[in-house]
Amino acid sequence: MTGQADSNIPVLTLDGPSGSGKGTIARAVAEQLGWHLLDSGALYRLAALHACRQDVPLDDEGALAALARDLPAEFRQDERGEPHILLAGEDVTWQIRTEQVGDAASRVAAIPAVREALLERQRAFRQPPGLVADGRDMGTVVFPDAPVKIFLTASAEERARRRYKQLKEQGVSVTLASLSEEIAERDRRDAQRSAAPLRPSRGALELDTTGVPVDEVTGQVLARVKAYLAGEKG
Ligand SMILES: Nc1ncnc2c1ncn2[C@@H]1O[C@H](COP(=O)(O)OP(=O)(O)OP(=O)(O)O)[C@@H](O)[C@H]1O
Ligand SMILES: Nc1ccn([C@H]2C[C@H](O)[C@@H](COP(=O)(O)O)O2)c(=O)n1
Repeated sequence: MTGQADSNIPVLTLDGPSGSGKGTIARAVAEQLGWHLLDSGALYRLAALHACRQDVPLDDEGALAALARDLPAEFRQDERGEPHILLAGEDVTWQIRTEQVGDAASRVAAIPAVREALLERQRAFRQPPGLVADGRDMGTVVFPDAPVKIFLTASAEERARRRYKQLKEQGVSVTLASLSEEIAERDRRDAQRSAAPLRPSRGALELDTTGVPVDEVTGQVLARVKAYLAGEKG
């Protein structure tokens, strides 16, 4: 696949901090548009889980980069359209969603050689008819030429409450206070690292989703993409 061919395929980038709703909105928008979906955080989570399982220390940069380069990851959909994430053939769709794996992923993601090792794998998701890419550096580093870029935010309190509710529904026992601290720590690490720190890309539309229902956020994002597509046709 050449860079030139890639640039003709539209990409919507959705970046933002943890719990801002990127994954939820990315899935809904990709489904409505019939576009591909890149959950880039899942790649960092898979790298972290793989490292833990292989007893690779989270500060061994060379070993982590090698592991990321050869990550045995697969993204599949079952017959009902449900996404499944596999690591070395094992379905780890749920295992990678724990707060522990999220924290390890954030540490692994701060290593420049790991980010470099995952770059082309992420760009290969850019396939016709289009791609919705969710992460922290989709607009700044991975797809800087994306025609539609959104940066989702929500207040720290609301993001912690959303995650608390989500974990409670899954039967995971946590306190709102510990969760708020973990999220704040992860935000700090993701935003302050030197490699591809979390920040809005130039030209990104910033949407504060605090108190805004999912359907409304989805509608606002879809409207932005449709306006772009209409402009392309006209
Ligand atoms: N606008 C919204 N209003 C209320 N709840 C929301 C909204 N958007 C997302 N949520 C809920 O918040 C939780 C976190 O959302 P989601 O996983 O999409 O966030 P995220 O930004 O992808 O987080 P992470 O980067 O940690 O994966 C989910 O339970 C989701 O249903
Ligand atoms: N493009 C990305 C995606 C994710 N990360 C890091 C930062 C997060 O703390 C961690 C897990 O991501 P999530 O699944 O919560 O979106 O991975 C990143 O640095 N760059």
